[in-house]
Amino acid sequence: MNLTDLMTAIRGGLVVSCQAGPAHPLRDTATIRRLAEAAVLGGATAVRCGGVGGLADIRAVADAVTVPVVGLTKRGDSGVFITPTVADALEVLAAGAGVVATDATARPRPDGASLQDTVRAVHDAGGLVMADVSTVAEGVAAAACGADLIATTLSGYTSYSTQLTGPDIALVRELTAELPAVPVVAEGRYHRPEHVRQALDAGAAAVVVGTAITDPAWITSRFAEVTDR
Ligand SMILES: CC(=O)N[C@H](C=O)[C@@H](O)[C@H](O)[C@H](O)COP(=O)(O)O
Repeated sequence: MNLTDLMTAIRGGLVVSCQAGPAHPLRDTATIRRLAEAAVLGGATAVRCGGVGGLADIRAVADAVTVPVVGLTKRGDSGVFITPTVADALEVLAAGAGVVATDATARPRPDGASLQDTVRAVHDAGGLVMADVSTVAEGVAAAACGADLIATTLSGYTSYSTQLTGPDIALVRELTAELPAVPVVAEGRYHRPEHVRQALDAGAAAVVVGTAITDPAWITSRFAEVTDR
């Protein structure tokens, strides 16, 4: 997939992250595939998937939808855990994703490769890279390494980044100002349609929403918390 085609498909649109954690009742590849199909029916311009469901989820979703697929694997939940190695990135592509999401912080990667090595390997294999960052400096560095898109995914998930309960729209604004030529994707804690609109108005090329669309346990808890029980 090339960046022009990807941006034609997703610019200004919603990307739905279809993932479920290891102990979640929806942690089942066939269920994730149906979630992705439902998201596309509702207007998702792309699907982000994989995570703990790994390559099986990516394969199932890529077979089921015609929109672009952003794939990732997860190894653990601390340090560099989103598609951390070059081998992981190439497996994500081989599973059917056109875009590989990978941790693009400056922290050491488990295979000792640099982000630049990882980007080059994905490009050589015909894929694109979505760089998951937590700060402006990481986004600028990732763009310099050749990442195709910069996503705010890790804001609040590194010890040194801004810790917010809601989305980090300021980071979207700062990244788009620093990197006018690189698509910036807003991601992380977008829980309301107004947040999505605010991110697009702040310059985001697209917005990823996960939990608020695909986790009925989380959605239920939002209703339950205003009840008397
Ligand atoms: C930090 C991390 O591991 N983020 C993951 C990245 O793929 C997913 O667990 C998130 O659900 C995704 O980023 C979408 O965010 P939210 O579910 O908040 O809309």
